[in-house]
Amino acid sequence: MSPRRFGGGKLVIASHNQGKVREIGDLLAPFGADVVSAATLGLPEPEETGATFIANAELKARAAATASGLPALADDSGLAVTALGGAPGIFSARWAGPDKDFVAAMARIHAELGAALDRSARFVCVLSLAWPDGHCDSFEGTVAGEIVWPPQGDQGFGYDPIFRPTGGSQTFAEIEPAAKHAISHRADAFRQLVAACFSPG
Ligand SMILES: O=c1nc[nH]c2c1ncn2[C@H]1C[C@H](O)[C@@H](COP(=O)(O)OP(=O)(O)OP(=O)(O)O)O1
Ligand SMILES: [Mg+2]
Repeated sequence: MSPRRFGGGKLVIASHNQGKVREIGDLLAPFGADVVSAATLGLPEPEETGATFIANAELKARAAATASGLPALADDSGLAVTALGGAPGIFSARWAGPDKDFVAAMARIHAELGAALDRSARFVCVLSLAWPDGHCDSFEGTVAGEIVWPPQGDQGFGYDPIFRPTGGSQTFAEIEPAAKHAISHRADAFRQLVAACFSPG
């Protein structure tokens, strides 16, 4: 099925993560969408029962579109560390626990890596745009980099303080939001979403 275009009007950001809502808002700003967050609408946070980023992104987008009667954009993302077999991956939020303790989650990655020589990792982001009738289009973006220790920087969110993109000298938490948007997994997925669903014609 070909992608469905978003022609304007209200769009639900189907995420309960303030860091993501801020970044998706920045990325959407040039497109004149009338954005409303799932939290503002009081939408429940669905249980992420999928086995893949795409399954969880589609589940979150569809739940919000059905509940609101509006198109809804969800993001499922995470950090995949090569030497940990891709962990935490889809469990990235769950490693931080109910208190969203990313200091502890970053320390767990550091501890599990131990002296491993391979420090490579990638961030993955799937963006799914769902409609109340169930139609859904999904796009996956990635950015490669490596795990550094100790955590550095206070911008961004989540695992940003321990992720340094390939070719860069600073972590995602040390660079300005605009610099992160130039290269991030979320921006990569967003460029694909825009090309398929937001561009005219
Ligand atoms: O750019 C990022 N910079 C740092 N960390 C990141 C990033 N992108 C995802 N991450 C990590 C943290 C996040 O908590 C988890 C996603 O888990 P994920 O289930 O997709 O999101 P979530 O539970 O935080 O919010 P929600 O599901 O309501 O959108 O991966
Ligand atoms: Mg989640």
